[in-house]
Formats: sequence, structure tokens, C-alpha cells
Amino acid sequence: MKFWPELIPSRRKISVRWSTGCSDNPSPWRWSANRTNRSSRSGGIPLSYLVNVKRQPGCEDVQLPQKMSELASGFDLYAAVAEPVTLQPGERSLIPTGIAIAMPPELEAQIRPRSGLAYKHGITCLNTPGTIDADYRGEIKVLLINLGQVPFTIERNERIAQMVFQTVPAVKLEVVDDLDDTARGAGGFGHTGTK
Ligand SMILES: O=c1ccn([C@H]2C[C@H](O)[C@@H](COP(=O)(O)OP(=O)(O)OP(=O)(O)O)O2)c(=O)[nH]1
Repeated sequence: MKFWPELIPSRRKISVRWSTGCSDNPSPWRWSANRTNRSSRSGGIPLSYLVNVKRQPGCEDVQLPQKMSELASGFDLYAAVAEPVTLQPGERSLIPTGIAIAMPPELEAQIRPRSGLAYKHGITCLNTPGTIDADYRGEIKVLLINLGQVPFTIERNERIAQMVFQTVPAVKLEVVDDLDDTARGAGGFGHTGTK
């Protein structure tokens, strides 16, 4: 497997890359379409990555994740449920998406709710944001919960959540006896009040 993280000079156009394997639409993986890179804002961090996507068996008809507008942060994820799943009020369910991914090690993917589902139906991700680790190769699943007042049914190929990629800094923990002082100190959990 190969990754293609790129450091792209300022003002250079990002090339368009296409994934393979999408049955009904050849273009959902156009992941960086002729946008001028703003590398001065990135501090030299690569602004584009290629993430490999693998369909799960029996999910050839399930839409691949896709951005619904050019500058959308997230790729919408589609439900790969074999049969419609009805969530009763207060009920939760792990919904398959029909895909697994492999991303560069400095990335994570966050699974976030869709605001429309949350606002209109009370459907959200229980563990938001869900964390997809760079070394995870299983099927991505979405833990949905119905916080609404009425049952909600999830159909196959319904857009249920979104996947946002983030960089994760390499961090090494070091145990010490004393921490540096700050004005806040140990104050937290609302110690500044509400107004
Ligand atoms: O919404 C989610 C959250 C997680 N995962 C997958 C990918 C992730 O890499 C793995 C483990 O997630 P996490 O670390 O949040 O779970 P855990 O409860 O700590 O389990 P584990 O002990 O397996 O790490 O499960 C999903 O598919 N969807």
C-alpha cells in the first residue's frame, strides 16, 4: 500500500486524484479539485492526503463517502444496513458503513453527527466524535442514538454521519514531579462562573 502525502508549494494547483472501485459514479473521490493551496496557513503541514478506501463484501451498491460541496469538511457516510433499522426513542445501534480505510499515520478520522438529522429527528452519534485510528482496518461503524421523541428508521444508503480527517501530532508523555505554574492553576469545571 502506498500513501501520497504531499507538501504543495504556495499557489500551486493541487492535482486531481481519483479513486477506483466506485460502481455508479466515477467521481465521488475527486478529493482536491483545482484549489489553490494555502500552505502559508498550514505552517508547512501537508494539506492533502490520499486515503485508501476498501469496500466491504456485499456492499458494492453502497455509496462511497463523499463531500456534498466542494469545501465541505466532512465526507458523508452511508448506511450499509442489510435491512432498515428502526431506532426507538432512546435506543442506540451500531450502523455499518460498508467501508474500511487506511490513512497516513499522522491522520485520524472523526465520525461526527449530521446536523440535519440531529435537528429534525434527534439522531446523533453517541460517542461523538468517534475516533478512527490510523491503524484500524475494520469496517467503519457509526454509533447512532435516537434522542428524539419518535422512532426513526435508517435505510440502506441513507447518509447517517460525516467523517472529518484531522492531523494528530506525535506526542510523547514524560513523567515529572512538578508542572509549570499558570494563572488558572487547578481551576476548571465552571470555576469562572456563567456570566
Ligand atoms: O465511531 C466509531 C469509533 C470507533 N470505530 C472503530 C475505529 C477505531 O479505530 C476503533 C476503536 O475505537 P476506540 O478507540 O474509540 O474504541 P475503544 O473502546 O477504545 O476500543 P479498542 O479497545 O478496540 O481501541 O473502532 C468506529 O468504527 N466507529
